[in-house]
Amino acid sequence: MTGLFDFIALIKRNYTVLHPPVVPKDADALRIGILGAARIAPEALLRPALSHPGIVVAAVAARNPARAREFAQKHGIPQVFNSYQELLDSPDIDAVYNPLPNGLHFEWTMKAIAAGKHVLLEKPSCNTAAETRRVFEYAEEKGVIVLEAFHYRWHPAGLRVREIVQSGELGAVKSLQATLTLPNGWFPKDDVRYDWSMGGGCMMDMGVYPLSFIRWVLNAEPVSVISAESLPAHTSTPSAPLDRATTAVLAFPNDVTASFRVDCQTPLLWDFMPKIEMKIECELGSVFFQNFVQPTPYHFITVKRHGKRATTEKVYSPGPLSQNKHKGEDWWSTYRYQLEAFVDKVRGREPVYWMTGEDSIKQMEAVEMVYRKSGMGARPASTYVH
Ligand SMILES: NC(=O)C1=CN([C@@H]2O[C@H](COP(=O)(O)OP(=O)(O)OC[C@H]3O[C@@H](n4cnc5c(N)ncnc54)[C@H](OP(=O)(O)O)[C@@H]3O)[C@@H](O)[C@H]2O)C=CC1
Ligand SMILES: O=C1OC[C@@H](O)[C@H](O)[C@H]1O
Repeated sequence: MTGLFDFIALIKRNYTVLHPPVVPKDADALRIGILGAARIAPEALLRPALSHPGIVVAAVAARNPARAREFAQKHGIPQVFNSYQELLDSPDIDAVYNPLPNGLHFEWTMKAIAAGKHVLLEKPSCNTAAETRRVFEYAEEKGVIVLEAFHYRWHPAGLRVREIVQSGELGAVKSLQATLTLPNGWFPKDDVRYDWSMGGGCMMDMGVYPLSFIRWVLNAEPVSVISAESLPAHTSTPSAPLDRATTAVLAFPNDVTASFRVDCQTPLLWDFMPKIEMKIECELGSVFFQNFVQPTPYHFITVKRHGKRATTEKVYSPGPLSQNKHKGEDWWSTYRYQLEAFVDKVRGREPVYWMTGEDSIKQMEAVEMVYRKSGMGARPASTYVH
């Protein structure tokens, strides 16, 4: 019977993620504009904004204005600008969402900051750690908020896993293993993820998830990369090396080792479904987190204490976490939680959780460490001079 109730709840939850309640907007709602008619924008911003009274998606700009108009019409966005810069120059816009290809994150975030806009910046923050550092220094100087969109960090399931591990109830962490794979064909062969000049690569696109989760749950930075191997993508050349998959083993303080495998072209016979798993081995037991990136549609957390039976929990709504100040509903996607925090921060309210600029900088340093070890080298720095 529980199985049936769980299944009905799953259908209801996933339906509501796609068809959220549309709430009236506050008179002083934050007015956000989108740079580019990006594929991720509906899921990461447009739908979440429908149920948030404090934010309005007010405008979009695209390289091709006709494309921007089409996108605006489809998603009910009232204003279209003919270029990204025009959107940034508008005094009617308070904040921007930057979902451009990674290689353009630095340039357009710097330009947005120069225009005095707050920025919700897609992951990975930039192509290099030096760029990320510059972004956050400049944001500080101009008094605007920049947030790297690591959406999973706000979901109560991830917070629960982190709480279990950090509470010490399972003793010290010994090792972590993560897998994030997508089947071959998930992305078209000409996807921007396969373009080196645009900051492509599987480590940049997908590897950042396990790496950031591991750093977050351990609250620590890697000491070294013990091994890293990258498989070249079809677009990879010696002067523009680009991975379609990366496997790495990292050493963290206190003899903790963490390994992950990411692959955006897993052979269909091997894994025909996405695999999104995190296992954390501790002295007294282990935690397994199924779907650590997108827990809203479905996830589970299995805790196994040595000598005891495993227990499984699912945390779709903010529960009695020790730091629980969470608003939220079981249908809130990771992006909806993230948006709540972004608006709170911009409005001077204390968000439930916040990913700091320092964290984003350390994250890019860790990405560079992995790429250096695998021989792929860092992604190309932006040619934009600020
Ligand atoms: N948080 C998450 O869950 C996810 C995050 N992402 C991140 O979002 C970003 C965008 O990903 P995604 O939406 O898949 O990307 P898209 O391929 O949809 O590209 C995004 C936009 O980039 C613009 N663009 C500008 N210059 C170029 C160029 N030279 N080549 C290609 N596109 C260009 C296009 O804008 P225009 O309309 O102006 O032509 C396009 O709409 C990435 O940083 C990615 O890592 C992606 C998926 C999930
Ligand atoms: O951020 C992301 O999350 C999900 C993946 O499918 C995608 O490649 C990536 O950009």
